[in-house]
Amino acid sequence: MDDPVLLTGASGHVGTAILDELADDYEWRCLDRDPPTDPDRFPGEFVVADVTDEDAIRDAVAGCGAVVHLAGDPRKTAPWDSVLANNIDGTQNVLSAAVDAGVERVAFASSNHAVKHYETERKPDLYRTGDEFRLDGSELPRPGNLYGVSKASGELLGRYYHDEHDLSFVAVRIGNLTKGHPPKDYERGQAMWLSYRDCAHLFDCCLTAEYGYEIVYGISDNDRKYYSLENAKEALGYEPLDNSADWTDE
Ligand SMILES: NC(=O)C1=CN([C@@H]2O[C@H](COP(=O)(O)OP(=O)(O)OC[C@H]3O[C@@H](n4cnc5c(N)ncnc54)[C@H](O)[C@@H]3O)[C@@H](O)[C@H]2O)C=CC1
Ligand SMILES: O=C1O[C@H](COP(=O)(O)O)[C@@H](O)[C@H](O)[C@H]1O
Repeated sequence: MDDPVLLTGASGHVGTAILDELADDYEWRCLDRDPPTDPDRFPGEFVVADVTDEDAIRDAVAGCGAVVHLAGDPRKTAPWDSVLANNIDGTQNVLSAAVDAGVERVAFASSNHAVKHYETERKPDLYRTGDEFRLDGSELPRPGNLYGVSKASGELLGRYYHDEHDLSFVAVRIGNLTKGHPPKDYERGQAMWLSYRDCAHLFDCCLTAEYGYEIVYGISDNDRKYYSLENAKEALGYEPLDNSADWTDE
């Protein structure tokens, strides 16, 4: 990818994981609605803008070859007015501007909460090693909250912009990103742990692989898991290095 890559939500946890590993690998254009408190941490230009601001996003995306779209309200308790504006309107605005600017591909931060209700009738067994149940990305969403609804909506917006405008789009249903080690005393979190370096590698794959429309799961290669990594491996070449079992007693 020779053209600049727009990274929305660059100041957050996922943005940090990506930039920690890939700062020098792309010409980044970082964007967040809040000015950075530590500007030296960011490579390239930093754009202060809200993803719901149509004009600002059109300017920000101009000349970019790809977008990694992370910006949004990440709270599983987020109220409808916030996810409607930040997550749904914001994502539509980013995708529309990307298509108009001729951007080739968008990687979108979706969430485990888009499919949370598959767990309802299977927990806690599915969090445990030996349980064979897997979600693989081909299943319909079953959101666990309005935040999950907004993430499923982002996946659907990507489907539309891919089918109608030929935009390459990948939705990464991110599990539980935590730095250093998986969460303790939280089986679900261990089953869907995503380490910082695997997160960066996965988004690197999203920026280099050839694909049309994909939904993949973003977790490390945990012994405990109920998300299949097959599509991330096959469609993107994802090769995770970490496993929550290396940190926990099962
Ligand atoms: N951290 C995790 O384990 C997971 C994260 N995700 C998704 O990944 C994305 C990033 O999550 P985190 O980095 O953890 O969240 P975060 O809250 O640390 O970062 C989000 C960033 O987006 C910015 N932002 C929020 N609304 C904005 C708007 N309207 N315009 C411009 N910037 C805006 C915030 O200022 C913040 O810097 C989110 O979309 C979240 O839903 C999904 C699943 C798990
Ligand atoms: O989508 C998200 O999921 C993670 C993990 O969810 P949790 O139910 O295990 O807390 C969450 O930490 C993050 O804030 C959210 O954006």
